[in-house]
Amino acid sequence: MDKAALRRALVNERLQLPDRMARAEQLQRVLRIWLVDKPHTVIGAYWPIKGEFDPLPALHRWKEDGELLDEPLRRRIGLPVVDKVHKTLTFHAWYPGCPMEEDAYGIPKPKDTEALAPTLLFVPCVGYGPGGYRLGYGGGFYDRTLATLQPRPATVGLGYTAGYLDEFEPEPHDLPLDAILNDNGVVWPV
Ligand SMILES: Nc1nc2c(c(=O)[nH]1)N(C=O)[C@@H](CNc1ccc(C(=O)N[C@@H](CCC(=O)O)C(=O)O)cc1)CN2
Ligand SMILES: Nc1ncnc2c1ncn2[C@@H]1O[C@H](COP(=O)(O)OP(=O)(O)OP(=O)(O)O)[C@@H](O)[C@H]1O
Repeated sequence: MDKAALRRALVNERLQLPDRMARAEQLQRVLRIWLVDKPHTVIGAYWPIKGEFDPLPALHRWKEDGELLDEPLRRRIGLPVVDKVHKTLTFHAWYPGCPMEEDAYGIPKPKDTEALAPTLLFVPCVGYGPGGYRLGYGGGFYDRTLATLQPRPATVGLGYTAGYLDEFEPEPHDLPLDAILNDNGVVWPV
């Protein structure tokens, strides 16, 4: 199967997962537990599309759990904004109820909020394979963004068990994720 057909098949399978809600709750739990004791204060996430797991409820709780921390440790969540010229992503502050506007691909982005520099990115996976390699929608946005960010943020892929591809072959520009979480727990590093 070529990459485009593989993407379509995985997105369709995800949209039709009969137990997607139960799996999403499992992954929310995995995410919350994984975040305990992590030192990050600014996390980049994403606004879910096409049946992607929604990381925002768990991240909002993470933010609230840090509300009593002193100012320098105040927790922030950023969402991607597409830079159409460079085909890269920047991250802008988001909070529940934040005014949104339409970005590229019809994805909502925060309206007029400040740019943030996340030290951790949660990256949505259409598919993922051994070694921390990820299949996205084919825009190359994450690879291109990570190739330019200094210092490079930690990257954690999120996906459902159904997205696991045993025989996924990365391309030379693909950078492996530092970790992958799915509804069964931490699946990379093994
Ligand atoms: N929720 C979410 N937000 C995100 C991303 C993502 O993967 N998920 N991105 C991660 O980069 C960036 C946007 N990149 C995207 C690139 C392509 C398509 C897309 O749907 N492309 C084709 C389908 C491609 C195919 O199936 O072969 C389309 O327009 O239908 C969507 C988002 C930033 N925001
Ligand atoms: N670091 C990079 N510099 C320049 N171009 C790149 C880089 N990384 C990827 N690309 C380009 O982007 C194209 C798409 O890459 P790929 O198929 O890996 O996307 P993806 O990871 O599935 O998508 P996305 O990150 O947007 O979800 C590649 O064909 C490549 O030409």
